[in-house]
Amino acid sequence: MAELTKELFPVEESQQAPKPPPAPAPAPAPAPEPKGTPTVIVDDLHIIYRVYGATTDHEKGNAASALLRLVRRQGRPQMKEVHAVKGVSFVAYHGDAIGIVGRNGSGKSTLLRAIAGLLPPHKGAVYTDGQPSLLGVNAALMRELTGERNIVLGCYAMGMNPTQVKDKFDDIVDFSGIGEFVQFPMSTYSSGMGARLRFAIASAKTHDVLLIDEALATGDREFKRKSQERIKQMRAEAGTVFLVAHNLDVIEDTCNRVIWLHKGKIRMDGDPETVLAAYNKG
Ligand SMILES: Nc1ncnc2c1ncn2[C@@H]1O[C@H](COP(=O)(O)OP(=O)(O)OP(=O)(O)O)[C@@H](O)[C@H]1O
Repeated sequence: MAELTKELFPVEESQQAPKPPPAPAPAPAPAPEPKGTPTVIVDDLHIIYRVYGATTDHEKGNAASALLRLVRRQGRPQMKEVHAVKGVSFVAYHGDAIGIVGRNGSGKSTLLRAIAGLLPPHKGAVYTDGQPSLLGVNAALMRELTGERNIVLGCYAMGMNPTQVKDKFDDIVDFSGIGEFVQFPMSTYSSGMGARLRFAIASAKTHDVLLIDEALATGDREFKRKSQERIKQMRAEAGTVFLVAHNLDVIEDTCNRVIWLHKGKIRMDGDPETVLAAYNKG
């Protein structure tokens, strides 16, 4: 944004100052490739969580202070702020599959949730073209219902009509690989089975912006291969996919761009080979 402002409002040179001899032009910074229309613009985004009842920094949660509070019947009125995303800016385009890497707690899931519109920015903004879906149907699935019912529910939640649900049903069951478990309540599924079913339902529809948080890390090799194929297909259909995964192979095989988050800030943003090499070095 600053560059854009500079371009639009070049700094005026003083009229009186003698013109210095033309210096050799500095090597131009690599211009970002023109990539068509943006789908997501994240502009100086800050996300702050407020945790009520947390210990403050000077009250390190020791037994004595906890006991004193109990005896005095005091609650914990303190409020602590966790600044999870600190001034993140980038632009994503149609057809991008962007991997987000970073250590535990670096803000990856928070960033995805903010792009999905589930967390309000404390400062800055997120602009999206189309509807972003954080694995599409997460909120709609119910653990006590069978896989079958959840497929129908999830498809409706994504806006499909009954005919479309009927058309997609077998494909979703096949893709998820949960077999006869589709007739069992989701509460009986392993976390991997649940994640596979969620991915199968979410990816049954073409999304403008699909946000995937770790889902692919839980599947076996065959499922990973199938899901990577599906992500490629989504990219080809000009959607934008964001993928958070600790498994860097998945990101390397699937994404055309990687953003490395470190303590809530972007440390690097570029092609997977370069960013992952730097990330692996530390
Ligand atoms: N609901 C919440 N309330 C308060 N703090 C939170 C909440 N969710 C996340 N945080 C904090 O925000 C920071 C970023 O967390 P986030 O889950 O986004 O990181 P992450 O990179 O996805 O981590 P991981 O790789 O472990 O999944 C961490 O310090 C975390 O403790």
